[in-house]
Amino acid sequence: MGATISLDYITHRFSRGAAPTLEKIENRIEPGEMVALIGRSGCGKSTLLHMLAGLLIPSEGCVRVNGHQVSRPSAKWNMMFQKASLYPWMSVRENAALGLLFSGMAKTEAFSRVDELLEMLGLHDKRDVNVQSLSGGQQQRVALARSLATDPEILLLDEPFSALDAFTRTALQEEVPAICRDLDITMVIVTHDIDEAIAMADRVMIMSQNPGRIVGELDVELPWPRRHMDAGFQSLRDQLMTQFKDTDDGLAGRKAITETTDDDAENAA
Ligand SMILES: Nc1ncnc2c1ncn2[C@@H]1O[C@H](COP(=O)(O)OP(=O)(O)OP(=O)(O)O)[C@@H](O)[C@H]1O
Repeated sequence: MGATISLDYITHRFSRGAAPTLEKIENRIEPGEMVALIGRSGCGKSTLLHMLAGLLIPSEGCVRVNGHQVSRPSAKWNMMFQKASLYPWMSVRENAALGLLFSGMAKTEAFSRVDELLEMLGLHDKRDVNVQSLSGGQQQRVALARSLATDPEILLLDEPFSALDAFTRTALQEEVPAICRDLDITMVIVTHDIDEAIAMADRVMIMSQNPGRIVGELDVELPWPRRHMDAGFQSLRDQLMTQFKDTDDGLAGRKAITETTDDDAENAA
């Protein structure tokens, strides 16, 4: 069952007295919802995702999962990164089963559970090979199998496909939301890529920079699987681009006003 995530008025400074990296972020993600977080490089997307994963605690406010404050990582929410962090001396099956083995599950039971996932992800015939012999896309599928094996309520993805070739990326952009829908997992993906956000999410959140805030949202009400060439897809892409540009224009406008005000103050002095 997917979990509810609440972002309760989150502000974060990396050091005392520094300008906030994130400011007053409030939102609610419903069980089984799939959300994409987009924004310019350095706006704080990964910082926010790390907070959802319990890897970083906000200076103010908190993240709640099903009403409980997140204070540490948990097997109930798994994170996937751009590069699959696999143990190169282990087989596909051993890597995929790691989370289950760490939780104390017997090897035969763990292997039987991951075999189902490897089948689903098209890796069944590779289960005994060393992960080093796999392509980047196949390795990312092993990491996905490992993330799913512990039956998570939440899947957090930090630009997981950006290092992959276009064909593999497109396939995974279709497969991962399908799996999340099947298994009723709440998903949050951080991406730079507007098309990826539309291809994978029910809702796209736009973040501003300095400080990072959620300044826009767009519901993606397109049928699955999403086709990039469809008129509805292209129209949403245009809407997101416009919102993005408005955000930048808004920031540029605010900056100009601040600079003018500062100059006026200096002149007046
Ligand atoms: N541990 C840290 N200590 C100090 N500053 C940090 C730390 N981690 C991140 N930052 C700063 O916080 C800001 C947001 O970083 P973050 O990685 O969250 O951005 P992002 O939107 O994910 O960027 P990208 O899209 O390039 O990955 C950046 O200015 C970054 O330099």
